[in-house]
Amino acid sequence: MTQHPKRLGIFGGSFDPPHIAHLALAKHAIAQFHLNELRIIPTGDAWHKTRTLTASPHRLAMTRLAFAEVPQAVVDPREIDRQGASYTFDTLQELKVEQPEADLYLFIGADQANAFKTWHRWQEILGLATVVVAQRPLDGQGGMASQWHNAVSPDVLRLDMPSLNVSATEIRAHVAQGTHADPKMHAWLPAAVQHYIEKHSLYR
Ligand SMILES: Nc1ncnc2c1ncn2[C@@H]1O[C@H](COP(=O)(O)OP(=O)(O)OP(=O)(O)O)[C@@H](O)[C@H]1O
Ligand SMILES: O=C(O)c1ccc[n+]([C@@H]2O[C@H](COP(=O)([O-])O)[C@@H](O)[C@H]2O)c1
Repeated sequence: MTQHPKRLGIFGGSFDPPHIAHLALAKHAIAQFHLNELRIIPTGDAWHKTRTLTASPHRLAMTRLAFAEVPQAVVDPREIDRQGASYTFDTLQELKVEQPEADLYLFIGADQANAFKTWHRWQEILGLATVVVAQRPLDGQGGMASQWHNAVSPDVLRLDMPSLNVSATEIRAHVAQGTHADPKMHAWLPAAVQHYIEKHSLYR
């Protein structure tokens, strides 16, 4: 009997905090690409962001809580543990060495697809993994969402999922304004993550 290669997904993010669109993306990725495993990789040092991220132990803890309900999701702290800027290229190269037989699928949102050509060694990333893009609402961070496809590479695939108008930026702003009891917060955040944010007084 022929063995099919393992299908290993990679989904990285600041996860500051992880929200329901991240969960939706993960679930659709697993279902649509028949993934055996999806590595959820919180960014260590986000060289591409001007904002200082929340301390990594908090983001890691929230990421673990958020994805606990997804059996194929494995939270992988390698970028937090690594010194220096978090480059996806390094992560993919490490995973390829660790699992040479696996087919790698990298999942990103449309905002990152639009910025993909600024990524460190982006052309080599296309050789290491199949890049799959999830749409984001046009009025949000995924502006120019339609441009990414041909702009990056014709090999880039699309993830079919409903476009969800939620962002960590908006969630942090809501908490900072003291509107964390807003019903929207329940819709945007997994309950365990919302409790964690309240318990540790994050984003005040
Ligand atoms: N609503 C969404 N729909 C589709 N993809 C999303 C959505 N929110 C985030 N993503 C994708 O998930 C990955 C991780 O995102 P990240 O943790 O930066 O969340 P974010 O909501 O974009 O955060 P921030 O507002 O702080 O920039 C990125 O590839 C991003 O494009
Ligand atoms: O490797 C890069 O140069 C690079 C540049 C921008 C973003 N990324 C990765 O893309 C993922 C999503 O980024 P973000 O900012 O939307 O959370 C996360 O894993 C980042 O480390 C990676």
